[in-house]
Amino acid sequence: MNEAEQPTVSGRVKSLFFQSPTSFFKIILITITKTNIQWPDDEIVVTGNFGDIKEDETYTFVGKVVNHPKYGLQFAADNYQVDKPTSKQGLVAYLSSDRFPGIGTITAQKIVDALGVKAIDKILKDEKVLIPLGLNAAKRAVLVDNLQLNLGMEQVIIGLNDFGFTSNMAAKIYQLYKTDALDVIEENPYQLIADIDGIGFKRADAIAARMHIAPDAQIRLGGAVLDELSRMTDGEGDTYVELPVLINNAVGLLEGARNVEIDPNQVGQAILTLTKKNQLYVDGQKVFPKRLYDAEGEIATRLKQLLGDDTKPAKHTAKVIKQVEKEQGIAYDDTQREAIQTAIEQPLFLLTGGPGTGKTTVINGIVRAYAALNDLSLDVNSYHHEPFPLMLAAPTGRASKRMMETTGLPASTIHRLLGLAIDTQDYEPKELPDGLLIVDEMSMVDTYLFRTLLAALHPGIKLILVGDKDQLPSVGPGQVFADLLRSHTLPALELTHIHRQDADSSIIPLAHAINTGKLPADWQQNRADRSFILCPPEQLPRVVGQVVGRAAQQFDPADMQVLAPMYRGTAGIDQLNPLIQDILNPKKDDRTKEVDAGLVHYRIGDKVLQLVNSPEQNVFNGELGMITGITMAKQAESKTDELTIDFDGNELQYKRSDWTKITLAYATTIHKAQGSEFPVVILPLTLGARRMLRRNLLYTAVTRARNFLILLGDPRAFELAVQAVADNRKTALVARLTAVLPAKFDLVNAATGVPPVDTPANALDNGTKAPAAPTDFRLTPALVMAQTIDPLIGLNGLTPQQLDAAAKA
Ligand SMILES: Nc1ncnc2c1ncn2[C@@H]1O[C@H](COP(=O)(O)OP(=O)(O)OP(=O)(O)O)[C@@H](O)[C@H]1O
Repeated sequence: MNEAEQPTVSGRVKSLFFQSPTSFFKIILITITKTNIQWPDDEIVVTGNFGDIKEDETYTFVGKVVNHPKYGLQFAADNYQVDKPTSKQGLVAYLSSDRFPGIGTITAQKIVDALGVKAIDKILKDEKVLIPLGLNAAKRAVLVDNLQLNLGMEQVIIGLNDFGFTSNMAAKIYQLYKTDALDVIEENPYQLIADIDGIGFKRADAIAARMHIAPDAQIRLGGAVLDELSRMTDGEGDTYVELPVLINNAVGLLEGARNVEIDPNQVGQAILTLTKKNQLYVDGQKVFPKRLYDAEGEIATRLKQLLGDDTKPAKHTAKVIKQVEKEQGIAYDDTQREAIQTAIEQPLFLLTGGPGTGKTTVINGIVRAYAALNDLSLDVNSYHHEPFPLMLAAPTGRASKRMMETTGLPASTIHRLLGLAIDTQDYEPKELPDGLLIVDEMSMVDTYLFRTLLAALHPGIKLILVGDKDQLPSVGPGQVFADLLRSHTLPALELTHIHRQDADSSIIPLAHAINTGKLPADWQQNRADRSFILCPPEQLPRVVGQVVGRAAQQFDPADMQVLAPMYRGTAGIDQLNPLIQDILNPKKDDRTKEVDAGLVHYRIGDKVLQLVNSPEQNVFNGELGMITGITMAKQAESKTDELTIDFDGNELQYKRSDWTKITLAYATTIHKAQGSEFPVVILPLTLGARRMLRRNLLYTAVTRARNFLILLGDPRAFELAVQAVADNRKTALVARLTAVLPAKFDLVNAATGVPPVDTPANALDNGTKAPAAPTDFRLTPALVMAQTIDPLIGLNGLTPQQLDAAAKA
């Protein structure tokens, strides 16, 4: 072998020994046809990452001979290519093979006669070359699709590997651009940032550097601007970024990645170029991604259209509401009554309120009054041909299920209602029928989804948006619901009176107190439905484990949820999940079926969380499921390990490649729990999460607990959270609304003049007693749980014996 020559093996694939289910790694046996290495045999084992190797096909591998400790000498390939048939005869044989169903020898011969030995390259470059040959569309499609599958993919994957992408990333890039992948990258490697999840500026810039794109090239500066803008909007939740901040951050990114000095003016120029290309919109000092600027504008315009010019007072509203009260056996308070009345009279209405203030009660009232006034049946079965005109929807599957339970009417996710299959940034929804639409949990709806929802509405529809403005804003950009309320351009009311009167309930008053910025004096004392366990961060995982173990003796584990602010850290979700899994669903013995997915093991019975929207399977980001089956690769049709996951009766198969869509869910983030309630919530907080601790985060966490709330950790973390008011997101929706509509609506009830809940006095005073001092000390489930915890770690310094004595006293 010539020294400059790399070790190469060409040959036919005799058999495919192994292919990894999660990557492109394969082990194959080759019958050698040509090689420049010294090899005594006519067969050799080749290992490496290969796109789509087929038995009986010929390939050329470049790599080196290695000595595997167990399997001996083999050829480790770092590059390979498919050996295209080069002789006319070989090409005819190839094109008429089983790979191209429907193409026989005559057609193959015709193609080769016309296009020569370079036929495959020519077809891949431009499939139109087949048209003059008289092949029908079906045959052309068979040829092109299979050629791309067989040859195109491998060439592209090899090219992407050359750029240094891992096999998984290469597959992701190939999936999007197909055979154009290399061309796209060569034209503008920064395009990957916008298109491929997981590729940021630094990665794209490394490729650009290899392609000798200059540090101050406009596409490089533009790439940094778009990356920074998308991080701060789609990533952080703003809909625009201040110009100087954007320039400054982009310069930092550009200089950091290549160790060069960048002129901020040039970045300004790049922003201008992107504006001309319609990728950005600059309004004074505010820079928007164009799609967010447009979305906010469309929201304002559509709402103005929906609102129309004047209200339509319905004559009998008051009478009908009285009738509904009678039917429902309830007396609405003044604000609730006004809410139902306004909802009926206005085409558009916003309703906000904290837990237990009667939002669901009002939704029920609106539906019933609307049905009565419009002579509509509430029985779904009586609608055979026309669509059901009473539409209820929520952003998550769990929230829509809860809506269904509380109203007794069909409810769906917004995605399902709109028939959205992919995402909401550039997808056309189906048009909704006329009627009434009530959307609950509006605080979770982001700018994109709201724009898409509005675009689908029938112009005559009555739209009611319900939510709790004090909860965390949406994961996606914007703070739509809070902005709509803040704009005062739309009819709106806030419910402030707490109606939930469970004698022992102290969770709701705690939530309202948190909202006013002050923890009640007794917050660390044990109550019938909540307790606090003091413990230092390093002991927290162990204590959470003890609490979970104890609680599991009384509650169904499916009803218990640990919520935490972050994934990382001692008290983070990544740490807590395997720990709780080992308590609630341990590996009993060697026969316990278990599959590994990186650091996580999945077992039958595990609680899992869906991390992405999969509308085609009717499962959405934030939904909880349970693993009900594990099929090992050998038995599975897909030949990869599979999990069967039950999402509330919707049983789905998850192949290994789908496992990135789920994670263990014994502990989840507070963000992921939005829109859900749990009978028992365990909430550990430490100062380690200081960066995340905000009032709305604690408020959202606490309001997830229906019956029992167990707070634990460092009391300073809770105090810090209550005091830290979340920054408003930077959005322009209020400005866009007030530009087209007068700001004339107030949140306050006209009759009672109840002020919004901003003053601490208000919070505990609405007919709800302040929690009583523990004179009638009883052993409650929460307390029993707390008592079994190691006495040295807290319980306000009381030992279980002392607590027991107190209980008996
Ligand atoms: N006017 C009223 N008179 C008597 N009870 C009421 C009234 N309004 C609401 N309630 C009761 O108060 C409780 C809380 O009401 P509802 O569930 O409607 O509130 P919510 O705001 O939807 O609460 P959450 O957001 O916590 O689910 C319910 O038990 C409901 O029946």
